[in-house]
Amino acid sequence: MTDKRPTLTLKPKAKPARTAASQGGGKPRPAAAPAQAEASKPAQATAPKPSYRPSAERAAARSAPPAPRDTARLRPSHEVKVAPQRDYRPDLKADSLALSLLGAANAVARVRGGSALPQALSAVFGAYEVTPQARGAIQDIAYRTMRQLGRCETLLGLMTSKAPEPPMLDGLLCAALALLDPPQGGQPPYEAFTVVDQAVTAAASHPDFAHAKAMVNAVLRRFLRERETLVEQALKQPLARWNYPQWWIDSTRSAYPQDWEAILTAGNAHPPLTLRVNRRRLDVAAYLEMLRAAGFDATQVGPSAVRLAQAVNVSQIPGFHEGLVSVQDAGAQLAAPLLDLADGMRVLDACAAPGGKSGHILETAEVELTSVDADPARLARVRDNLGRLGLAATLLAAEAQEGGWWDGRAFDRILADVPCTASGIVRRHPDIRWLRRKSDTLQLATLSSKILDNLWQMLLPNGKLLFVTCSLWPQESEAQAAAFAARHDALRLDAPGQLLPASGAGQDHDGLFYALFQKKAA
Ligand SMILES: C[S@@+](CC[C@H](N)C(=O)[O-])C[C@H]1O[C@@H](n2cnc3c(N)ncnc32)[C@H](O)[C@@H]1O
Repeated sequence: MTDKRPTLTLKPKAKPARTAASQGGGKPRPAAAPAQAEASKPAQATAPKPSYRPSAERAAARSAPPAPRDTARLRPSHEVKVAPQRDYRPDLKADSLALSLLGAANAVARVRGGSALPQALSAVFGAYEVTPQARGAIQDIAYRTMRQLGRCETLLGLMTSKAPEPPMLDGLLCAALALLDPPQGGQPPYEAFTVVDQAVTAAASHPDFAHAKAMVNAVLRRFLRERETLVEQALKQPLARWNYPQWWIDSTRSAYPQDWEAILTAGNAHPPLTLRVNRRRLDVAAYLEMLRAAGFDATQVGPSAVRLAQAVNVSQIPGFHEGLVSVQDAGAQLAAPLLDLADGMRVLDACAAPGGKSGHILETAEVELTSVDADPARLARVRDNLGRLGLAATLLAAEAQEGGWWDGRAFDRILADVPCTASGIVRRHPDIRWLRRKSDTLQLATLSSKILDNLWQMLLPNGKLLFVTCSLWPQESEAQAAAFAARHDALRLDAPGQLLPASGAGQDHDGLFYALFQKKAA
């Protein structure tokens, strides 16, 4: 989505088209429920973190006296670049849609700068010091925008001659368009003219783009007037049609010539909130009863998996804080059973954070578990998650492709849930498609083959290694598994292989890959 548009002016009108949407107005509808489940599992990519100035420093900068005129004279004005005030907290009402739009615009701009959306949102929440309700609204708008970014950018491209600058202004327009133009069949969460009015208020409140408030008004009103023509034109471009970068569409199509459209569509759906029942503490029937008593509608979708009919904040899930359940996709719940665990085994979870599968392993049998992850901050989440479940493992912050951390005692079972492009879990992490580059696939496949080779020497004869990715690309999954089996003369046992993402009454899970290997007896 590199934009090469030269200067920012409004393009001349397309053929005007009157639409029902242009007749809207009136009071705002309530904000959609926050996308809590979406934020519960962060992206695997460790994206570059944005840098901020501490708020005290920002305050000092705001109250600093203006630079003496002489200083300005020393440099021609075109060399003086004003640093964008991304963390500027405008004087907007805490519960206003304008503040939520601005927060979402900020998060979208950070993602475009390389940050993963959960981190971008944390930064925005910290900078704006928003209420929990506003957090929910910002998060909801930001996730909606990520799912429709290709379409919104294409529409903007049709209405302006250059990508709006600074990036937050572009983010604001995309966020507003995402609210005005929900996916097919979707109900707009706010009245159209409220969105326009609040987007203009948001623009006017920010020193970096207050000058563009008339442009924001003009673009959004034009969209409402000419929606039909603009959308029809936009949808001719695959970026707008599918909301993925072209390379992603091409890769999916070449790997799955029959299913690529269904796969791309599944990646744009809202993920369900699926729970794993801690069967050490209670069985699924008892938990379903507990949910019913608390007024929740839910269905069993796997041996330990329960899907809630409505997503809610984790703090509202009955038994969550007490460790009766964890949030985990139904497909991810296949790992622990495939490991064929028994009490007393030594087990390694080599890429463990945030600890979903570590928790499931410990719920399944009395094993001695070592959980390794390269990212110490993410490893802390394993400790927290196991703590909530009342379970414990040895936690090591280390690189799984290296051996320095290993005490030399071989393992009965190894889980290698390796870092990958995460192309199978885009419905939970709609930012991933915009953050990834095509070359990441090869780089990550190279790293995971090093990890697998290193772990194999740590496995006992007859021991089993389960290789897992949440990728859809064969280079990271089946091709990798086949090459590994050949390199090590490993037995390949029964496992699901590539699970394509599915959503529906019967099956509803992310896209994951499973290959199970056994080491031959010595
Ligand atoms: C797919 S996630 C693991 C999810 C986890 N198994 C679960 O179920 O919650 C991959 C993890 O690998 C970690 N990672 C990335 N590179 C690594 C490396 N070289 N060695 C060990 N862990 C690594 C990432 O920090 C990330 O937490």
